[in-house]
Amino acid sequence: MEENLTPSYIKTFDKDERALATEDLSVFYGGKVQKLFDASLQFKKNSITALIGASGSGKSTFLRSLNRMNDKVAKIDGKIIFHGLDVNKPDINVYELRKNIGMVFQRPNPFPKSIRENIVYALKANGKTDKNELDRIVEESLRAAALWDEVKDKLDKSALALSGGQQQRLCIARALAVQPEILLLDEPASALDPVSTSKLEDTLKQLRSEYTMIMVTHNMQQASRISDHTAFFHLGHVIEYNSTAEIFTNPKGQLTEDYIQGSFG
Ligand SMILES: Nc1ncnc2c1ncn2[C@@H]1O[C@H](COP(=O)(O)OP(=O)(O)OP(=O)(O)O)[C@@H](O)[C@H]1O
Repeated sequence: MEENLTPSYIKTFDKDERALATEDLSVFYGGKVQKLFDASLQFKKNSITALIGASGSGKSTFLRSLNRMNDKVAKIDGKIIFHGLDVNKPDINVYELRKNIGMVFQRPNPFPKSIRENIVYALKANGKTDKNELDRIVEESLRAAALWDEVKDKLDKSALALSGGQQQRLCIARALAVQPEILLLDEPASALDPVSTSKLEDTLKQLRSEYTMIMVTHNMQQASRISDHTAFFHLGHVIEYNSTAEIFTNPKGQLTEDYIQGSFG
């Protein structure tokens, strides 16, 4: 089958509406094998954007490049514009960048430490030692991640004793503790049961008022339930990017339509 990989529609936003944007982002694993082709996407502030597409279509490759997680395994060409700066430049401090653009992974990965320590670890490493301030951040982060009520009486117990869903919300709280502007989420609910997934989705919806989120998901229902915008990836190309309602009810490209209707992937 001859495939038309030309984008069918790519939504744009005014400069002051954008939290982050890529321009012609391309990723070459091992320096040579190209797996992402000229992705130019603008992400709207205080919104959830879902990245969808079949397995191997480049969603994680794109997501991980946004906060320079692919630096060691790939060559990344193109621009990543954050606050008017190209943060894909070599002289950017990636540790500072990751404070602003946090990441939550597919499998919950709390440190084998107490719930409290999971949250204050990075803050202490950054020189914050005031106990009252740390306590305040622990509470605020856990409240924002909708976990406070479930753990407030056992903050010094091991994080590993929490359920998978609670661990994932703890990972979100941990990411929020350093006050990022953007959260990248790589299939954050794929290891969770339906009840935990639903709680996690509620949490993400609540966080939208303060954060911009970009989320890889395989779950079409999840994308349509919680995201404002959706980008469809195919063979390393962004084929279509639009409001989630348009993508799901009125896709402009045939490939998008086929994918949404479940013909492949
Ligand atoms: N570290 C790596 N080194 C080499 N190739 C890689 C690496 N990571 C991903 N790839 C390749 O890049 C392509 C895109 O993979 P990627 O994980 O981005 O896809 P995806 O759309 O996120 O898939 P999935 O939904 O299965 O996670 C695949 O061919 C994959 O094998």
